[in-house]
Amino acid sequence: MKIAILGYGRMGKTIEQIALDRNHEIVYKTSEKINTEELQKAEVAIDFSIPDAAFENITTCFKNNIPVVSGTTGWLDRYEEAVKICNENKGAFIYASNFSLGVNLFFQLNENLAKLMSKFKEYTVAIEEIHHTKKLDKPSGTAITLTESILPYTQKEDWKLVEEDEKASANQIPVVAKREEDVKGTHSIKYSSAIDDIEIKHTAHSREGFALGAVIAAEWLSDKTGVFTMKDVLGL
Ligand SMILES: NC(=O)C1=CN([C@@H]2O[C@H](COP(=O)(O)OP(=O)(O)OC[C@H]3O[C@@H](n4cnc5c(N)ncnc54)[C@H](O)[C@@H]3O)[C@@H](O)[C@H]2O)C=CC1
Ligand SMILES: O=C(O)C1=N[C@H](C(=O)O)C[C@H](O)C1
Repeated sequence: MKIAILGYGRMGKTIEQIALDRNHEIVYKTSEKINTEELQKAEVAIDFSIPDAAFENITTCFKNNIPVVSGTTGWLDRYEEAVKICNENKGAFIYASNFSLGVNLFFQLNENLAKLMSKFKEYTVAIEEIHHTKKLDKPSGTAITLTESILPYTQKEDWKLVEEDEKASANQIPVVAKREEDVKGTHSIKYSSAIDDIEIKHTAHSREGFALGAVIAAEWLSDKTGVFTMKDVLGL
């Protein structure tokens, strides 16, 4: 498959490696505004750029008839707008806050646990994520996805980014975001009562899981039209 990499940073470089290992060809890579002539050489594009560039990158792909996989976080206030433009152009699109198989299984576990815990009001829920210090957005896209799956099973209306030991208001789920040198991505969900705690946690050891998931998603998407998620790709 001929691949364009939009955003040649930590993830872009890992994706290049995994794509080459899977016998794909990188026909275009950029860390700047897209050159549409270069983009046209690709059969599929993979965007891991920055929050301010993702929407323009993704919609440029739709307008140039290039299926696009995006893992960029921090731009999701424009997701519905992107979906509309995708549909108008009969494009193909997959966004995921996290492409790793492990986190997608963890998403399912999180939802099942939230459903179970909804019957036990003595427990309160809190989310924590830890990432490297170069990360631009806070909280992580993965933490937002986890929180949004829990919300329907609680009496809470929303989530709130808080400092460690700070409390959210009664109708918000607290989300703590820590930044530590070289952490690839750790997410935990903790249900606490006066008697005990129940906690689930996912720890990424490298960026390879995210990159492999994104390349698998690109392979899956390349002959499709429409808007999909990793659940479609993984058959979950
Ligand atoms: N969904 C997932 O599985 C994962 C998502 N991410 C997300 O992917 C994004 C990238 O992460 P990293 O590679 O660690 O960041 P990075 O900062 O290493 O790379 C981003 C690159 O995008 C470039 N860039 C700036 N403007 C651009 C533009 N207009 N078009 C294309 N590229 C542009 C930057 O120069 C930089 O090279 C972040 O939003 C991060 O949260 C990261 C890991 C996994
Ligand atoms: O920026 C990162 O590094 C990561 N970002 C994603 C997110 O915001 O959830 C996924 C992963 O945790 C790594």
